[in-house]
Amino acid sequence: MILSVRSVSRLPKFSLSRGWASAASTNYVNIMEVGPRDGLQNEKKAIPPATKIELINKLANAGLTRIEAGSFVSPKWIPQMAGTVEVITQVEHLPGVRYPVLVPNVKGLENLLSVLSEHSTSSSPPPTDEVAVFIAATDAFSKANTNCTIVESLERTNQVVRLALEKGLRVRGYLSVVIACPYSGPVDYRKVRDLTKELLDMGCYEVSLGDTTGVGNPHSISEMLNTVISTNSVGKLAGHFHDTYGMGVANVMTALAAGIRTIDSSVGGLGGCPYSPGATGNVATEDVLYALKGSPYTASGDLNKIANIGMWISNEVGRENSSRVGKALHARKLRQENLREKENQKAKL
Ligand SMILES: CC(C)(COP(=O)([O-])OP(=O)([O-])OC[C@H]1O[C@@H](n2cnc3c(N)ncnc32)[C@H](O)[C@@H]1OP(=O)([O-])[O-])[C@@H](O)C(=O)NCCC(=O)NCCSC(=O)C[C@@](C)(O)CC(=O)[O-]
Repeated sequence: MILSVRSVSRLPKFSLSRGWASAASTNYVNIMEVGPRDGLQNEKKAIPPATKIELINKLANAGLTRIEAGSFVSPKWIPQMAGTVEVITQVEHLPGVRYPVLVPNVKGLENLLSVLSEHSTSSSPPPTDEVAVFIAATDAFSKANTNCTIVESLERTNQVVRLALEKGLRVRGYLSVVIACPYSGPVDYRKVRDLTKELLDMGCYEVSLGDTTGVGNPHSISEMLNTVISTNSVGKLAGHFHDTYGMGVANVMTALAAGIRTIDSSVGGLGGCPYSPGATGNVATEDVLYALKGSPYTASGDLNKIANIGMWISNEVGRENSSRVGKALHARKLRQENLREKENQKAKL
C-alpha cells in the first residue's frame, strides 16, 4: 500500500542551485532516512557492508529518496561505520535518490574525495554528491562526540564545508542536543538559534535540529523551534527526533505545524548516538508515514514495504523492532496469513 505517496516522477523538482524545492510552502514532507548511518552506528554486533548495501537498496526501492549511507569518521571512534567506502560504491544508485554521508573533519572529506576521484572516469553515477557535517549545542557533548569544543568544531566544520562546496558537493548540517545535553543538562535555545545560523552562513543548505537524547516533547520542541525560526528560515530546517520517551511522532507533528518539511527518521526506529547514553533510535520511518496517513501532508515511501524492511533489518542485527507501526503491521500480516492458511485447509477438506 502506498500512502499519500507521490510517485517518483511527482517528487518536488530538484535544481542544482536550490536543492530540493523548498517544501515550506507545500505539504510535501521530505523524509531523510538515517537508519543505515545513525541507526547502525550504535549496534553492538558487527554488521557486514553487504547487509548495509542490501538495506539501502531495499529502502530506495521502497520509494525513499534521501538515504544517509554511512560516515567517514574515525573507525576507532565509530567501528560500525568502517566499510562506508564499500557501501557507497556498491549501492544501486537509483535515479532521483541521494546517498549523503557524514564527515567530521577534513581528513574524512579527503578520504571521500579520493573515492570520488577514483570514480570520476566511471560511467556510473558518483557514489555520493552530498556530505553532512555535525556540531553540538554544548561543549560537553561536542567534546564527547568529536573531541573538541564548540568553537573548535566551528572552525573544523567551516574548513570541511568550504572544501566540500568548492568540490561541488552539497552540505547538510546537523546540530545535536538542541533540547538537553546528556552531560550538561538543559540547553539554551538561543544558542541553538545562533549555531543554526552559523551552519547556514557557512553554506549548509539545511540544518537538522537533533533532539539527540529524545527528551523533548511538543512543548519544548515548539519553544525551541520558535526561537530558532525567529532568525532562520524554516524552509532550511529539518527535525531529527530520537524516540527515547515515545515523543518522536508528536514532535514530528509539532515540527510540521511549525513549517518544517524535512524529517529525519530511521527504519525500524534503529539506532541511538554512541555518545548519548540511554538514548534510543530515531523516530521510526514507518511511524512517521503512518502518522501522515489521511493528513494534508504527503511523503514518498511505501509504508508496507518499509515496515517489512524494518522487520528484516531488526532480525539481521538481532534487536527488537522499535517501530510500533512496523510491529502492528507485521502482526496484522501474520493474522491474515493464518486466516488464509485456515481457509486453504478448509477448502481442501
Ligand atoms: C572527529 C574525530 C575524528 C576526532 O578525533 P581525534 O581523536 O581528536 O582525531 P585526531 O585528528 O587526533 O586523529 C586521531 C586518529 O584518528 C584518525 N582520524 C581522524 N579523523 C579521521 C577520519 N575522518 N576518518 C578516519 N580516521 C580519522 C587519525 O588519522 C588518527 O589516527 P592514528 O594516527 O591514531 O592512527 C573523532 O572524534 C570522530 O571520528 N568522531 C565521530 C563521532 C561520531 O561519528 N559520532 C556519531 C555521529 S554524530 C551523531 O550521531 C548525532 C547526529 C548527527 O545523528 C544528530 C543527533 O542525533 O544529534
